[in-house]
Amino acid sequence: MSEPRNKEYPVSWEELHRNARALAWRLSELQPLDGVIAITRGGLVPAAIVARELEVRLIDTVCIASYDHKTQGEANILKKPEAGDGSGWLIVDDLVDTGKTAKIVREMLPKAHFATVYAKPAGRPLVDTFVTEVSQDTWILFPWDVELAYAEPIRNRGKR
Ligand SMILES: O=P(O)(O)OC[C@H]1O[C@H](OP(=O)(O)OP(=O)(O)O)[C@H](O)[C@@H]1O
Ligand SMILES: Nc1nc2[nH]cnc2c(=O)[nH]1
Ligand SMILES: [Mg+2]
Repeated sequence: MSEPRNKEYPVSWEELHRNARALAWRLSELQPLDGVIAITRGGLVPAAIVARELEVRLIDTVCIASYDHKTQGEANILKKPEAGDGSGWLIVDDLVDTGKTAKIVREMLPKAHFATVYAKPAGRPLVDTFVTEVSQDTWILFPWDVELAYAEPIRNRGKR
């Protein structure tokens, strides 16, 4: 994937919590719901918030990794869930970008409902429910990927 992600969009814990709860509201009519499957690692926190709101206590994981920071490589599937064809299950991830992860997981669990908090245009058609769309050239910075640090005043940026 060579698409540049030159804009950064930092998301705070509060914003993430609010958006994950908004996702839960959109999913609240889903029936029946046997359990939630989190796509690790990014889907873990959103899945916990959604499962809490929907009163679901059975949570499984698909463990899959394809990015080394902003560089996308081959998807590495480390663990699959025990959820048959996915019928009655809700899959939760933090975002869809190119849709590569979503495509792999959908093929694994074709009957499951796929939900993300954020969606970029290329991955959007692969998601059943999402909350916020961001442009393809944006890189979302999640609260677990950042730490507080000095911020250069905007006027000085790129000068030293
Ligand atoms: O639509 P795609 O282009 O496949 O990108 C989306 C996926 O990329 C990120 O996961 P990543 O593989 O970086 O692993 P992580 O969740 O452990 O950070 C993100 O959490 C999604 O799962
Ligand atoms: N944190 C983060 N991971 C990603 N994986 C694919 N796209 C993104 C993104 O915009 N932000
Ligand atoms: Mg992920």
